[in-house]
Amino acid sequence: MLELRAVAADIAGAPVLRGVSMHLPPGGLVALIGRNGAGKTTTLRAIMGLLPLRGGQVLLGGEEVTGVPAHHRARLGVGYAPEERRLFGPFSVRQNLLLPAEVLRLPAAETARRLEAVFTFLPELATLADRRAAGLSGGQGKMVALGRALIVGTRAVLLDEPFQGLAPALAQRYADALRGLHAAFPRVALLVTESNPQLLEPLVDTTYVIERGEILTADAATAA
Ligand SMILES: Nc1ncnc2c1ncn2[C@@H]1O[C@H](COP(=O)(O)OP(=O)(O)OP(=O)(O)O)[C@@H](O)[C@H]1O
Repeated sequence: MLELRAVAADIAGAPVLRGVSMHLPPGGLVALIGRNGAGKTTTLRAIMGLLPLRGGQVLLGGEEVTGVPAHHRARLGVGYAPEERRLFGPFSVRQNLLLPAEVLRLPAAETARRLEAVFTFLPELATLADRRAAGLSGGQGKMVALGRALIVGTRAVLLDEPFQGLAPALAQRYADALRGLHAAFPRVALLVTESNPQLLEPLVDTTYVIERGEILTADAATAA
């Protein structure tokens, strides 16, 4: 579904990604583990087309999208929840969820169908739908960011350190949601970054470890 081939990228003239290759199968749950500064966020930004590559390719569904500008990648069905959630405080939870659908000008019926699927998967969002985003707790905000990524991410969803700062009970709820994602959205490939491997190991099919912009290991737990 999503593939990176020897992706290389620089930031401010310094190499940050040095030949990153990864593969996310449809419906797969893949972890990208690495310390702070290892290159996890940059890898996700490279997939979203948010920084220029020095080399390598990004493929979606077997087609190269390396040259596709960022604002068109979401249209290809890739949802992204950055580490800092970027919700619009004065807007309601529903408006925040619908924002990417509006930007992409999805047909109203399709938008309603996707919103319903997200509410079924994350019922707490239906309960919070009319609340202003500014009044949410950190954990609730993370759930909204996950739901928003799922509205556009019909093929792949990228979550950047979603467990960061979550209290244990909320982290457990979030992990349960990720565990149930495959049943609710069977075709969606999920890529989750994390600095603590223990949080994700029980959930994922494949774990990639990144260090200084290089993939050290790709350990497939159950997948071939
Ligand atoms: N705007 C920037 N200017 C200069 N260097 C940057 C910039 N953004 C990232 N870097 C460097 O790129 C490297 C990778 O950063 P990245 O944010 O991808 O790491 P990360 O694994 O996501 O870490 P974290 O968990 O801290 O977000 C780091 O060494 C960082 O210092």
